[in-house]
Amino acid sequence: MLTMPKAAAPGDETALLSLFEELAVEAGAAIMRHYEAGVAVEEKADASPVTEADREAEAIILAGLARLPVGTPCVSEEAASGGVIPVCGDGGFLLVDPLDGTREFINRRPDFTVNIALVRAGAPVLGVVYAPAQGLLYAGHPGAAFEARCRDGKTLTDRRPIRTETMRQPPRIVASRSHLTPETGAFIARHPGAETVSVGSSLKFCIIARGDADLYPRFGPTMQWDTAAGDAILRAAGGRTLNLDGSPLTYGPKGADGIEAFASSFFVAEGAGSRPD
Ligand SMILES: Nc1ncnc2c1ncn2[C@@H]1O[C@H](COP(=O)(O)O)[C@@H](OP(=O)(O)O)[C@H]1O
Ligand SMILES: [Mg+2]
Repeated sequence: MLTMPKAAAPGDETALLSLFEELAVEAGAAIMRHYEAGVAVEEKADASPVTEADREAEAIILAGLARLPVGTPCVSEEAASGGVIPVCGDGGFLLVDPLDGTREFINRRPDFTVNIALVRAGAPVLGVVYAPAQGLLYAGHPGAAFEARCRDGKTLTDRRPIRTETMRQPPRIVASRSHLTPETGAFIARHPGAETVSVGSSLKFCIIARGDADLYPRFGPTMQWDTAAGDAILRAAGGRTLNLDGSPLTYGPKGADGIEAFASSFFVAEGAGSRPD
């Protein structure tokens, strides 16, 4: 059983981040039980896959976050898909994707993650991404990002700071494994000689954050809970995530009704250094 941090009010960033880490590890352990036992795949209304692992992981995270002394609105993938979306005012809100890279999980590839983020004033300021099948956790708060190992599914060890690298030429590009689009192919083609790696889930942000890649072009749909935690870690490590007009990607409900209010526009995430074009 994981112990809870002593205090975790939204203003207490260190305690909040350690709560995110503990809940992500606990959710990851539940996901791994399903990964090892095998799990039935169902289809959501939008035809995307969902499993008992998604639901159990989300229940663990939401129960933990509900113990926060001051209630902060929380938008999480499976609840939102079922129509449960809180009002997100000016005081910040949480974004949770209990199992990002569900297609990788189903196909028994280890690049799937648990994601918990805090958004303030439209920017992702705290984030934890945990890849339980890789035993790797990433965390970030303004000014510092970390990678830690989790070998036993319970305990975090070997915590080390991570930073983005200055953009290499040609750049190293990470792109979606399961959701590539012609526009992504065209972006890659504009960088002759670039080494391209296909990776599922929010790990793409973390690979840039730890300096092992330079660019993540996303010319295909995502939801804000897919990206907020990884984006927070990337920004904390010195990178940025930009809309195609060069402005920072922002978070929070946008214009539409229901779940579509949390759809993201296309973006390019990048490490430190100048943009190649
Ligand atoms: N047509 C679509 N509309 C909205 N989001 C989509 C989508 N196709 C894929 N995604 C999002 O892309 C995520 C996977 O990204 P990647 O391809 O980088 O692994 C999915 O997360 P889930 O696996 O949590 O459902 C899903 O939210
Ligand atoms: Mg997702």
